[in-house]
Amino acid sequence: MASNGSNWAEAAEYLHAMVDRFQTTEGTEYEVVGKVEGSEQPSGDMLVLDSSFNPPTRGHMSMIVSALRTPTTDGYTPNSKCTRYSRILLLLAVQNADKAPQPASFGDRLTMMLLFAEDIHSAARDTGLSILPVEVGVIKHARFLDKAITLRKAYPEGSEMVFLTGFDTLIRLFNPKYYGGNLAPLAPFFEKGNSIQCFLRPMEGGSGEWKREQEMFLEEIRGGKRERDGCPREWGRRVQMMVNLNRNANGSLPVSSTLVREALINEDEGVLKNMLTEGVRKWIVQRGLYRDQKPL
Ligand SMILES: Nc1ncnc2c1ncn2[C@@H]1O[C@H](COP(=O)(O)OP(=O)(O)OP(=O)(O)O)[C@@H](O)[C@H]1O
Ligand SMILES: NC(=O)c1ccc[n+]([C@@H]2O[C@H](COP(=O)(O)O)[C@@H](O)[C@H]2O)c1
Repeated sequence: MASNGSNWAEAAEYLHAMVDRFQTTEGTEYEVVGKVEGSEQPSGDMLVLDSSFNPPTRGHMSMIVSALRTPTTDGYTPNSKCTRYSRILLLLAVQNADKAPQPASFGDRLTMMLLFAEDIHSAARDTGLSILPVEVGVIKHARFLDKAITLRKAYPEGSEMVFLTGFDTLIRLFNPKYYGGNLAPLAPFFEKGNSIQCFLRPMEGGSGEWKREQEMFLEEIRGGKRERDGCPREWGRRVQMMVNLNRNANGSLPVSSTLVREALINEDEGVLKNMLTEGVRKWIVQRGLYRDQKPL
């Protein structure tokens, strides 16, 4: 992939046209639009970060690094030579379950995702983790259920797909309104080798007990309290609660794409350095992204 500014600008144009074509091509639900090569692993699971990448932040980065460093359920701790995962997928949903399309173009967002992939490699180098291949893909589906079914067709059987989410997204995954009022249609997601690693995250309007409250959500599923909504307790075993390793005193980075967009409007350079990885930050500055937007 291109390494200087003008080449990246060309890449953004190209990616923009590619997404336009993808969105209007019937029958194609998922496409890989770029890849940053890494050391190929013969086999392993796939780590999927699904996001609107608007823009990618250090919050997203710390989710990936935390997941790569987390011991597996059998107690095996990944090290620099070996990991549970064979690849990372950064997945841009061109259709969101709730939000209307946001300011930065898909071309700019995909370029930021490729730069972010390179930033993942830098972080892995700094922390002694494996340099895994990072793919950048686009998908037409908004729900995890449909994303997982589509991705399953594109990637080999036998490996698990681990979706990274924040708590705000976990509660939406388990909201019956997305499935016609009952969670039963979500069964293929949990029965087909997919799982969730959910990161605790302070939420607006939450109490001081937010960490405990978020952990309780999963405990209720595991205790069978959501079975009346069509959610068997066994699904709770496919969800793991995570804490960002790179955390502040609150237990989670107070980082979100919304806060980054606000900091850009306010030209708050210090905040931006804390919330953005280097490659992404430079691209945003070079393109003047988000500066003229009204706060969302
Ligand atoms: N700092 C964070 N801690 C925990 N989870 C996070 C964090 N940042 C993002 N996520 C999670 O990563 C996934 C993709 O992020 P998303 O694109 O929605 O970012 P966001 O910062 O929530 O965006 P926005 O502010 O535009 O709503 C979501 O499941 C979200 O909950
Ligand atoms: N039921 C679901 O599977 C469900 C519900 C809400 C959001 N999502 C997805 O989660 C991802 C993150 O969502 P936000 O960007 O709205 O935080 C998006 O791709 C969104 O479409 C999935």
